[in-house]
Amino acid sequence: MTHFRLTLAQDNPVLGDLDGNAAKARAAWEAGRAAGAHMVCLTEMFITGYQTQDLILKPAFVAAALARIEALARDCASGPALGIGGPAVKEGKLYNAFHILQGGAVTSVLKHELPNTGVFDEKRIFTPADISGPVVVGPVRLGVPICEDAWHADVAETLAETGAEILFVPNGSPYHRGKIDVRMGLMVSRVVETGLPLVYLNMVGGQDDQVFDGASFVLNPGGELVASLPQFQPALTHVDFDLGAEGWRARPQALALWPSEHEADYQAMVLSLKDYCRKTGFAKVLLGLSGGVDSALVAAIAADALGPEAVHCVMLPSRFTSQHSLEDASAVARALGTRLDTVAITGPQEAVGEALAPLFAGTEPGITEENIQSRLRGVLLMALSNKTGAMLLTTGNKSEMAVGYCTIYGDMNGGYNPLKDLYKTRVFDACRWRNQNHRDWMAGPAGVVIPPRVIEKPPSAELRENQKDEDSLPPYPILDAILEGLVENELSVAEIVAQGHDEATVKRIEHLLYISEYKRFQSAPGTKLTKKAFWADRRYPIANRWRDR
Ligand SMILES: Nc1ncnc2c1ncn2[C@@H]1O[C@H](COP(=O)(O)OP(=O)(O)OC[C@H]2O[C@@H]([n+]3cccc(C(=O)O)c3)[C@H](O)[C@@H]2O)[C@@H](O)[C@H]1O
Ligand SMILES: Nc1ncnc2c1ncn2[C@@H]1O[C@H](COP(=O)(O)OP(=O)(O)OP(=O)(O)O)[C@@H](O)[C@H]1O
Ligand SMILES: NC(=O)CC[C@H](N)C(=O)O
Repeated sequence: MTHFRLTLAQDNPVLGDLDGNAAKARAAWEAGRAAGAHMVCLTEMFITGYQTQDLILKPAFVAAALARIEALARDCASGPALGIGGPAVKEGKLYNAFHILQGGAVTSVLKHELPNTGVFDEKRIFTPADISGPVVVGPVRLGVPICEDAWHADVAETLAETGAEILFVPNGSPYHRGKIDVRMGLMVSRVVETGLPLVYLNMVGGQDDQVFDGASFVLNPGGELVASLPQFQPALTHVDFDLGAEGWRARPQALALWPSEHEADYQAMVLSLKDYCRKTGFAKVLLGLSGGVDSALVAAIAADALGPEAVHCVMLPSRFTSQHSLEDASAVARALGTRLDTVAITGPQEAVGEALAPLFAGTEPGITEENIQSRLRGVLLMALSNKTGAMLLTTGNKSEMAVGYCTIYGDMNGGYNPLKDLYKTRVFDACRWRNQNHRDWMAGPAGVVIPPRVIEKPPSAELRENQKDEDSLPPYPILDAILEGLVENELSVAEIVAQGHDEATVKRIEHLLYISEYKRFQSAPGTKLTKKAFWADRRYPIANRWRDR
């Protein structure tokens, strides 16, 4: 029986590291050659890393990437074909391409449907190409829709009509909650429409705010799932196809299990932080550990990403810091095995008060004095970052980031924020999930790493006597439901009120959301977990008088 062996490399490129990415491609090709493969495939724009954004508009970068493709074609001339994503330039126009290297020659398939929603802006940087025809590789005519190409019916249909026998889809598809189901639904449609087997190969790894989650798979005609690769981890597998009377069919193999929603979110936060640090050159991080739930969760994520020895926690008490906060911060650091230091801010706070006393004479203490505490913590933590080379993590969850319940140049200081797209109600869920579960990809210890009291006590910023978040904000389940309406679903105030919410509260939250755009504009990047993460998915004006009346 005629047979075709395809090696799939679900790997983690580093953006801009052309030599490193070429070496990864070469290693995958060698693994495929050793296994007797006809072809070895990597993902969309693998040679450059993804997404390149405007870096790809620099001709020297494109030329350097193309030189690596040509070198790979020469080096891999005898043995399996190598399929690798990268840029292409034709008649002065720039394309998103998938290069097929065989016998020293390069055949380039060009992307037709350029994604331009959510985090994507490809129409800005690439030219949309006419649909490329199938490419002959060994015994197979391979059709290659590139990522977004497979989200629409036209490319796969044309490929089937022009003789493609197997569809291979190289992807750079970033994670959001529930995305696997979206991809699976679309790819099943392509398989049903064309009657062809389909291979979906996605990249893995963190790139700034986005996490590419792998979870590659293979479908046979009819939509049967015959192979799947793990989510969030690099993997390499060989898929065997046999040619029968009805065409090519992939041989079923053991399926990787994909994690539940809570696990996937947690793993996305861990991987994005780990790759952000690795790819920007940080081996260590530090954070202010308050005894509250947000910084406890960030400490756990950091310990799982980098190992507890690479995480430095600092408690910075003021006169409003409670005994239970001191105890809880210390319990979290002990359970995680991280270093904890204590640096009191009472002295610096008095010094700032004295310095400003002549100018503040006759005014009442208020938000200004509260924010000074947060800013002093920011100053001290950044001093530790400068001195030790550890990057500061900031801890504001999506609920706080949405309404501006955070101090700019204070607790917003920091280089990365794993919680940026996680609503507060989900922060509690994530802590409970981590306490109950341990996986081999976690570098932190197993067991209860966030003591129940940290999760159960009422959230407080402790910037004044007996302060509680609920003095300023609605209870988090209500706040988050209103925010989901405003942010995720772009609902009107009336529609949210019709869901049973108080009108004055919805209007207040809408106002807070709009007036804190400037804070988010100046905020650290953080892990994208939803379809509407603040930054690239949701781009709102800062100066904005619109209110939904
Ligand atoms: N559109 C705009 N463009 C540029 N700047 C703008 C601006 N609007 C205000 N500003 C400036 O921003 C300043 C106000 O912002 P900011 O200084 O941050 O202060 P603000 O937002 O007034 O207060 C911070 C709030 O966050 C709470 N907080 C702080 C720390 C931690 C937590 C927590 O639990 O996580 C909560 C705190 O209790 C307080 O309610 C103003 O002084 C103004 O100059
Ligand atoms: N006493 C403190 N010691 C160290 N860091 C602190 C302290 N208070 C606040 N921070 C830092 O500032 C961030 C914002 O904290 P704050 O306690 O004001 O609100 P929060 O959003 O409830 O966070 P958390 O749940 O971590 O307390 C904290 O996550 C922490 O990183
Ligand atoms: N790189 C792409 O073309 C990605 C497009 C597609 N919408 C996705 O998110 O998977």
